[in-house]
Amino acid sequence: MTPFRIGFGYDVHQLKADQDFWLGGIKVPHTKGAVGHSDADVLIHVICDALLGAANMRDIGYHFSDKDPKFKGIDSKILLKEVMELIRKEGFEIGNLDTTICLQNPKINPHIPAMKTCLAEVMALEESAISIKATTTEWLGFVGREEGVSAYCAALIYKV
Ligand SMILES: Nc1ccn([C@@H]2O[C@H](COP(=O)(O)O)[C@@H](O)[C@H]2O)c(=O)n1
Ligand SMILES: C[C@@]1(CO)OP(=O)(O)OP(=O)(O)OC[C@H]1O
Repeated sequence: MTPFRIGFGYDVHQLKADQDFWLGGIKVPHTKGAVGHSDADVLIHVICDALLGAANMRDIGYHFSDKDPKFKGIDSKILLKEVMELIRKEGFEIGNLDTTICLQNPKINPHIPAMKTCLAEVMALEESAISIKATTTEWLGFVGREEGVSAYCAALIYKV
């Protein structure tokens, strides 16, 4: 069997006024924030799903149920750290991650270096292994109407 495995993650969270906006492990200044059972960090959630999918270990909701009060308002960095432990326990290491955040406003580019530094530390990974990109949807759909934020992640992992 090939030592390389790929995974893919997709997630959506609603945006509401006067909420903290956690994205990529940092608080992004904005008039709206993402809502969910956890801190609703959509970028971290897709990274978790892509890694779990690559390892064929189900998904984020399977390991951390949105019905469990233990995870209410939880910092998603804690969940990501646990996912890293789960996949490393199975003998996997990360090759690279490539992510895209779909968000009409605000501009994310200025925040990407801080997100990479934060995620690299949480995952004990080199920043060069983490790519973060952003796109608007040109005012179309729920992202364009600023009702929500979505994200995608592709992950390459390998057996060490
Ligand atoms: N929330 C966002 C969205 C986009 N960007 C950056 O702007 C570029 C142009 O966006 P389009 O949706 O018009 O393609 C995009 O390539 C990103 O570099 C951003 O920083 N934050
Ligand atoms: C992270 C969890 C758990 O708190 O909650 P949410 O913040 O709702 O996120 P989602 O991506 O919808 O699903 C995973 C959940 O189990």
